[in-house]
Amino acid sequence: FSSLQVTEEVREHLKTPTFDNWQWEEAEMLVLLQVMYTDLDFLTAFQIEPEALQNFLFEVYCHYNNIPFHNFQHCFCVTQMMYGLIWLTDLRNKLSRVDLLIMLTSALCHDLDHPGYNNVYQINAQTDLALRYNDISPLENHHCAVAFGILAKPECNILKNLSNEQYKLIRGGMIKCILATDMSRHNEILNKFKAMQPVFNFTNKEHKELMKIMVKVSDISNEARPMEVAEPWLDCLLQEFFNQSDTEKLKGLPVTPFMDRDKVSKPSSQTSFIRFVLLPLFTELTKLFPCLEDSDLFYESLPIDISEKCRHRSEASFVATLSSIQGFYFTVTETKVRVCDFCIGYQIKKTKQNKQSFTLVLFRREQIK
Ligand SMILES: Nc1nc2c(ncn2[C@@H]2O[C@H](COP(=O)(O)O)[C@@H](O)[C@H]2O)c(=O)[nH]1
Ligand SMILES: [Zn+2]
Repeated sequence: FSSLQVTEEVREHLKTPTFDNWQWEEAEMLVLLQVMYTDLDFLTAFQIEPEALQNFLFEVYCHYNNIPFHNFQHCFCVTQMMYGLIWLTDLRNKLSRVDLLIMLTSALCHDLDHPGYNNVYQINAQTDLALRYNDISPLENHHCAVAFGILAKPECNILKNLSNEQYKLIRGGMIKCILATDMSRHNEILNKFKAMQPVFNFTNKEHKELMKIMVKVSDISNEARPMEVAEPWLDCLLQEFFNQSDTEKLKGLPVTPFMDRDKVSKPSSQTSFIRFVLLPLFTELTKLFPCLEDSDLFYESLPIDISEKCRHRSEASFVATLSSIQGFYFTVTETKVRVCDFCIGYQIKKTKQNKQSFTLVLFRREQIK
């Protein structure tokens, strides 16, 4: 299976946020990654030899660990979302090829050699990584160092035909983008981006902040994917979370609350994450790229609490909730967007009034067989 054998239909589907990673073997994903580099013209623009690209991608694959969430499939999904966003937002005509290469390669490398335990654990357990990086984003520093270790191998060096200046730009950009995936810096990075929104200019250095935001959005975008893609990812994430909290309990370390199997459920975990982390990021990006509103990517949760309460919401309150939001027209579609153990979510299609536009997700109680 080579990149030449990938059909036009798959190539097009690969550009969309609805791409389903679960349908593909890892060997096939390696080929699809080659397609992304090829179809963004990186091979010609940077004189990347196909063999060097294959070696590089294979080494990247080998440096992801066999763990529930932060594995090669996560690497593929994040890179594919980045690729999809580049096409959706027409970034090929807004940013330079160097910037696009930085973003795609950062996405690819952003979790290299992730051990399955987060920074808080690294620091509390005083692991080698925490010691090496003085408790400062130990994981992200490590992912980045591993990436440049791979690129330092001559047979994997996809940057070898670039000028020193270009190499420096790419190295600097990748370091910034990968370090930006440390979620403890989420608000800092989002607020900086928000502050430059009203006068955002693609041609000055502000666009560097956008590059970080694009990598961050891609990194945490599982919930923006179709339900059948997102749901297994949540199981993987919780498996890794619970594994960490079990180890913390065993070693007498502080237990990370959002990873504690005794405290966390699927709805409780996702409600706050979607509401307070994912949506604010998507909302800012949509301001810059209004076209994203019409994509399958973005949806807005109701301005009510959809957390554990959704268990008790009945058909009647479903209707009541709808009519209680003044000033908007709703069309309930049959698009199921989310399932917890008790409820099915239906997408409420976008409605325009007073030039405002929303897409909502409403949860309705429905027994799942
Ligand atoms: N509760 C949820 N947390 C999520 C989800 N997707 C991502 N995350 C968190 O963000 C970081 C992302 O950074 P990474 O570079 O480590 O991948 C991840 O570790 C989770 O903590 C989600 O859907 N729900
Ligand atoms: Zn990640």
